[in-house]
Amino acid sequence: MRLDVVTIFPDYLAPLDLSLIGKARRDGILDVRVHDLRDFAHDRHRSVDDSPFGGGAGMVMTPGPWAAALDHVVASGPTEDAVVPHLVVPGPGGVPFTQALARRLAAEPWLAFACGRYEGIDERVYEHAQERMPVTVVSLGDYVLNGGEVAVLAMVEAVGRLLPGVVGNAESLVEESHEGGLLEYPVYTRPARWEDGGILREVPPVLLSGDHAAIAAWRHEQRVARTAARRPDLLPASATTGALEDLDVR
Ligand SMILES: Nc1cc(-c2cccs2)n[nH]1
Repeated sequence: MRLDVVTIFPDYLAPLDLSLIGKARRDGILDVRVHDLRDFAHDRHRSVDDSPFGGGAGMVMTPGPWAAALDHVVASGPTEDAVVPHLVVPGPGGVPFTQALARRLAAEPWLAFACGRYEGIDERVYEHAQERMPVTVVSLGDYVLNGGEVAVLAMVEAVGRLLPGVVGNAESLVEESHEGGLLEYPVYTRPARWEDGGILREVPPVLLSGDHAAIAAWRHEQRVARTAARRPDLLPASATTGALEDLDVR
């Protein structure tokens, strides 16, 4: 997968050189290219923002540098066919970023991310982009960040880890939170009996039983109960009635 990121803070994307994503880049699974928006500014001050028409606080990112940067990204793609990236623009007004959307994005050959700052990007940039490539504004959640870079780091990690060869054990992708619409089950490791300052904390016996069917059933029960307790919005209405009351879920 090819990933392009346009930002005024390229150093913010340095974490993409680390850990699993960094290894995926070195292994050639991910081709990540970060572009400094100011390289596409026309004036000697390399300015990328100006005051908003209509008044209001803050500054708006001007259309010129963005159009030049996005056109450069598109032009830098494979020349043999008219492949264009799917442009993802983080913003609090976007569609929710979910595991399902991460899976859909992971199936695409080329993503580009536009990191807005200030009060946002001039709306005509979206018009310019939409004439050249698919554009999706995506929100990480109902809160406001100062810029899109943090959101891009999160989305690149969520998408990149789904690519074949990035996560060592692909099985670990199956029963994690939000796979199958449920939160993950509780996990335990040694010691089986943990002396916690006078309190003995033990591992649920079923996990020590070796009875794989019973363990799978317990884990599913825990996933449903946790989801009902913490994220009932993820459950179909039918699933939250019945025998969940007697399950101990915090
Ligand atoms: N979910 C979300 C995205 C954002 C921003 C993206 C770019 C500037 S602010 N805030 N909250």
